[in-house]
Amino acid sequence: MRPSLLRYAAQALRRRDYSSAAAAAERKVAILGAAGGIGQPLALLMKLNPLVSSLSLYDIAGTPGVAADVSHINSPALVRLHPPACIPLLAGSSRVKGFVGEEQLGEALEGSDVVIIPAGVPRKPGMTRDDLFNINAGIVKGLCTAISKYCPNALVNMISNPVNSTVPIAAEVFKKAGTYDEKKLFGVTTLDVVRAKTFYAGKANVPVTEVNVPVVGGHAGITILPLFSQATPASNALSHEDIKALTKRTQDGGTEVVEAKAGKGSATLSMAYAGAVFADACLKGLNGVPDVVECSFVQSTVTELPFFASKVRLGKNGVEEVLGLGQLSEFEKEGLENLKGELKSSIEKGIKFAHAN
Ligand SMILES: NC(=O)C1=CN([C@@H]2O[C@H](COP(=O)(O)OP(=O)(O)OC[C@H]3O[C@@H](n4cnc5c(N)ncnc54)[C@H](O)[C@@H]3O)[C@@H](O)[C@H]2O)C=CC1
Ligand SMILES: O=C([O-])CC(=O)C(=O)O
Repeated sequence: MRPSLLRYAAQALRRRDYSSAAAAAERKVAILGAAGGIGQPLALLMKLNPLVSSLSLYDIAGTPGVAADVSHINSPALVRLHPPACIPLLAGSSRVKGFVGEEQLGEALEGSDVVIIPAGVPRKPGMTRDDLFNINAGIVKGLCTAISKYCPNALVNMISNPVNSTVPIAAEVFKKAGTYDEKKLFGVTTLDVVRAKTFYAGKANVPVTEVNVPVVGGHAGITILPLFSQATPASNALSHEDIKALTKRTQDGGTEVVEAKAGKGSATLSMAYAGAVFADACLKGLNGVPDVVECSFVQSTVTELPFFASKVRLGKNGVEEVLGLGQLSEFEKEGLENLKGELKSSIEKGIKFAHAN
């Protein structure tokens, strides 16, 4: 039977995707915490990304199943596995490599261009992100120590909360190891942007795919500051009360999901999407695609705080340029002043932890 036109077109598209991926540089992505609520769908999305030629999935448990599952997808990324128990599951697959020996984390990381970290515990109702500090700070510190040893040049995408503290922890770990490059460390705040876009599109009644909203500050409560005055397409249908409500909903977006999940964790699917969008932007920057701009929590001089989320231009070395805040409304100026105290103390808490431990 002759293939239908539709199937023919799909095959042609697939061939084009594969050839353009082959033309790009070989890129290895590692996900640490890959068997978790975020890690699994993120592994799926990164396996589908044609810019990824090798995908390394690391966790303290559960990775064999995830890696076996994801590795069967007929996309070019090659899945690397940890721990080694997964090897027999995948014997016979020429696209998959396993890890053996005591230093599997090292092998998972070696040669990585981008390391995404969604490892650590999520919130339950009634908790703040800062309540995760005691457990997640140590996890992040350990993983960053390994990164500084095995792939010191990788771009690090920090998802683990509290991002306002885990990013400063990572910076201090890298400084101590002599591998810190401020251009290569990113707190992933893309989910705040994703939410701001969705909520704005709904309220302003504009097509969501066309919406852009910068979100600056940090990634917890009032430190999340969406700049709806700069949203595009602009809308004059929104009142000040609407903007206040959209701001609050964006700031409370994580809590909205935590409460809806009622004890079963926090945002995973939307976070995996956001994490995949940000990692894709990092890969495009590395590959020399011009004008790749995303918001991220990075080392910054945009304010007096040492780390701050704002628009960042991504390039071959990571951060090419940290962009300024642009014109703010009076409401946003007030929000900016109000967030500084909390953000400063979260940053200092991270730095203090890294020095003391
Ligand atoms: N930046 C952001 O916008 C967001 C951040 N998060 C944060 O992401 C983190 C993960 O969330 P979920 O995936 O929902 O949690 P989860 O509990 O479902 O998964 C976490 C995974 O990390 C693994 N893990 C723990 N210690 C590890 C270690 N030392 N090395 C490697 N893996 C380790 C666990 O085994 C587990 O598989 C949480 O801290 C959460 O607060 C969640 C949503 C949005
Ligand atoms: O709210 C949480 O704990 C997880 C998170 O960071 C988010 O969904 O923005």
